[in-house]
Amino acid sequence: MTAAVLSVRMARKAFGGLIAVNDVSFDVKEGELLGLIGPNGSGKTTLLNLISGALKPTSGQILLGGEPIGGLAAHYIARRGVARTFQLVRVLPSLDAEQNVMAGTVFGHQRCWGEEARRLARALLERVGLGDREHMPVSAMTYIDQKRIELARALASNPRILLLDEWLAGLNPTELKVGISLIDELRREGRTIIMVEHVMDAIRTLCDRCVVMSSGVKIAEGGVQETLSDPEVVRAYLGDEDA
Ligand SMILES: Nc1ncnc2c1ncn2[C@@H]1O[C@H](COP(=O)(O)OP(=O)(O)OP(=O)(O)O)[C@@H](O)[C@H]1O
Repeated sequence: MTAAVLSVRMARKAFGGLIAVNDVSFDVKEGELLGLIGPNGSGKTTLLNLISGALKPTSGQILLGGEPIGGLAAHYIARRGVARTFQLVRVLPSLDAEQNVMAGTVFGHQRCWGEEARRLARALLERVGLGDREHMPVSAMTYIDQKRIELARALASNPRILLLDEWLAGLNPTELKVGISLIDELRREGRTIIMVEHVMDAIRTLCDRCVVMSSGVKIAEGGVQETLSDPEVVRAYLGDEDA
């Protein structure tokens, strides 16, 4: 782990009078898996939206490999190497599994077409456990399998940074184990990842560091164990069963 792949500098997002992200700064280093945690409504998804370009920051800057990307259109940011999954999955329902993943090869960072894209899509479907369903319409898939499709599509562009927005939410205990080991594999192969997650076991098992938000503000950052036992973090979570 060396250079910062992503730097968030005093990022702010206001929705009218509500400051959803309040002057937040942190870095994500090459090969790091950073957990972004905090109680409901603390601004985590809004922050991911600022990084991926779904929303423009009200102020502050976001740098990818030292280049400013804050406020650029989402498709430019995707080409520069930011890929994501969504809290509520967004797939192309009229297309099959393979075509959905191939879409990631066409619009993302490292692009390829035709047979090469197909081969890559099949390898990624295999990797996320859908190797036997490449021609299944995505609309006929379970929610969990659609999440796998989204992950494969995000990986198809070989992104410089991968943003996972509650990718493990809604999985049953067996699926959760599989999901955690899949993310662990991505970490081991050196991918740079920001993971928004409420599943604390996953944060403890997977993350190198975490950033904790509460009411739009970054309240803690550091190694997972020490951060989770920080009294301010415990207070922010008080009443939450994960605390
Ligand atoms: N488009 C929007 N317009 C107005 N307010 C918004 C918008 N998006 C988010 N908010 C508000 O911003 C705050 C932060 O929301 P956000 O979804 O980022 O939180 P979160 O930490 O991701 O929550 P959760 O863990 O429940 O997903 C909330 O008060 C939310 O209602």
